Amino acid sequence: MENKQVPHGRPPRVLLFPFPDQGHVQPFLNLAEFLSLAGVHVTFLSTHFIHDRLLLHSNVQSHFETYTGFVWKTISDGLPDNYPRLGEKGFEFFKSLHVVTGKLLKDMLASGELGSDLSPSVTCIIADGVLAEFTNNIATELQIPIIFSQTSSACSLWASFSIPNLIENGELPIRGKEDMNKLVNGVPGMEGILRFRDLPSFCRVTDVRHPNLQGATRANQKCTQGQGLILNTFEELEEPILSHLRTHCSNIYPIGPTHTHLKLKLAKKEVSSPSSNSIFETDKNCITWLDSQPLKSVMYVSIGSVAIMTRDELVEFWYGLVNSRKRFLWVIRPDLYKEAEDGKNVPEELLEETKKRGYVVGWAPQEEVLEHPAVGGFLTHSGWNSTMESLVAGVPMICWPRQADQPVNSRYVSEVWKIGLDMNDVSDRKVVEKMVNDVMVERKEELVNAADEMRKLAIKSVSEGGSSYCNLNRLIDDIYKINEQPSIHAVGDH
Ligand SMILES: O=c1ccn([C@@H]2O[C@H](COP(=O)(O)OP(=O)(O)O[C@H]3O[C@H](CO)[C@@H](O)[C@H](O)[C@H]3O)[C@@H](O)[C@H]2O)c(=O)[nH]1
Repeated sequence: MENKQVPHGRPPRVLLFPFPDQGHVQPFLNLAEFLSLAGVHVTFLSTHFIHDRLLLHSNVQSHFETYTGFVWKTISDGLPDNYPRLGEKGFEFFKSLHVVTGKLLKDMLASGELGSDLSPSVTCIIADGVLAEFTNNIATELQIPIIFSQTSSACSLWASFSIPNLIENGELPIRGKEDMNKLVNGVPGMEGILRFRDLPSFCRVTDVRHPNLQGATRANQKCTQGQGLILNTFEELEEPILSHLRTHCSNIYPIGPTHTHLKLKLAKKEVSSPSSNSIFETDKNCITWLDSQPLKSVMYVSIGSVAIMTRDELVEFWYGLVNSRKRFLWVIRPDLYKEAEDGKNVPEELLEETKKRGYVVGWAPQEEVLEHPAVGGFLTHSGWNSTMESLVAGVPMICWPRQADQPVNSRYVSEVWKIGLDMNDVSDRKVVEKMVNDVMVERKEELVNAADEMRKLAIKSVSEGGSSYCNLNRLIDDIYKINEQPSIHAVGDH
C-alpha cells in the first residue's frame, strides 16, 4: 500500500463519517489510518459529543496529525450534552441525527468546509451504513461518490437485509414468546441455523410498521446503492453469507479483522499505534494484575460500551462468577447498572470474594486484555468488535447477547464457528457458573482448539496476499480511480 501517483496533482480526499458511538468510531479510526497510510487525505467527521471524549481519553489527535492532509471536523447531533443518547431514547437520537445532523452535513459538504488547502473538495464519502438513509440522499444530490462501511458482521447484516422477505413470508412480526426457539426460514443461507430469538433485536416487534424496523429497512436499502460496502470481517469466516450479500451489493470489501490488519501494517512501516482509541478513560492497571495470574486462568467479562444490566442481573452474574471459583476481570462501566434505590446494592460477600480472585475496572484496554496470556475466556455481549477481537486472540467466548446485531453474532459463534457458548438471554447465577466452568475446564480443549484455528485464518487473511489484505488494496485503488474522474473536483473546490 504505497502512495500512488495522482495525475491532476491532488490526492483523493475521503470524508469518513461514523455513527457516533464507541463501537463504530473505533473501526472507522482504523479505516482512517489505512487510508492515511496510503496517502489518501482524510476528513474525520464526528459529533461534538464523541470528538470531545475521544480527545480527552486518547492520543488520536497527535497521532493523526502526522498524516499529511488529515483533518478533524465536528458536527452537532442536535442534543444537549447530558442527553442519554443510546439508552431508551435511542430512537430520538437517531431522529435527531437524520434531521439536524443531516442538514448540517449537507451544508458543510456544499460549502467546501470539509477539505483543506491541499485537497479542498471531498472526492468520496465513506459513511456508516447505519446512517445510509440520509447520507446516501445527500451524496446523490451533491453528486459525490459514496461507499458505505458497516461495523457489524456479514451474517447480522444479511439477516437484517432479509427483513422484507421475513415480512412477506409471514415470519414477521414474531407471533409470540412460544416461537422464539423455532427456526426461521426466510433468511436464505441461514436455514437450520437461525431461530427467531437470534434475529437482530429490532425484529422483536409486534407490528411491522414499528419505526425501528422500518428505519433499519430503509437504511439497508440505501446501503446497497453506494459504490461499495466495506465490512470488518474476512472471507474465510463469512464467505457463504458474503455471497448472499453480493446479490444486493456487488462491490464488497471484507477487510477485517481491521484492528489486527492495521497492527501489521503499522509494524511494517514502524509506526506506533495510538495508545487508545476509546471515548472512555482506560484503566491500564488491570494489565499489571493480569501479569500476576496463571496462564489462561482468567475469565474476562465485558458487555461493551452501550449495553446495560439491571441490578438483579448484575448480582446474578457476580454470584455466578464468584461461585465458579475461577479468576475474573470484569468491566463495570460507571453507567452499566443503576444502583438500587431501595438500598439493596451489591452484597458485601461478593465484594469480599472479588478481592480474592477478581479485578473490576471501569474501562479496560480490551484488545490488550484479550491478547494477554492469562486470559482464558471472554464473557461478552457479542458486539461485533468484541467478537472479532476475541476471535483473533483465540479466546473462546460465552455469549450473552443484548441488542441489535448481537443475537445473530452469538448464534454464529456457538453454532457455526463453534468458538463459544450461547447463554441466550438467561442471567441465572447457576447458568453463569456452569458456562464459566464449561469454557475454562470441561470444554476448554475443544473450544481452544477451534478458536486457535479461527485465529490462524484471521491472521492469514490480513497478512500479505491474504483475502482482507487484497480487498483493502482494491478499496484503495478504487478510491484513487474515483479521484481520477474529471467531474469529481467540482463540489466545494475553491
Ligand atoms: O472495557 C472496555 C470495553 C470495550 N472496549 C472496546 O469497545 C469496543 C466495543 O465494541 P463492540 O464489542 O462492538 O460493542 P458495542 O460497544 O456494544 O458496539 C456497538 O457497535 C457494534 C459494531 O457495530 C455492534 O456490533 C454492537 O452491537 C453495538 O452495540 C471494542 O472494540 C472493545 O475493544 C474497550 O476498549 N474497553
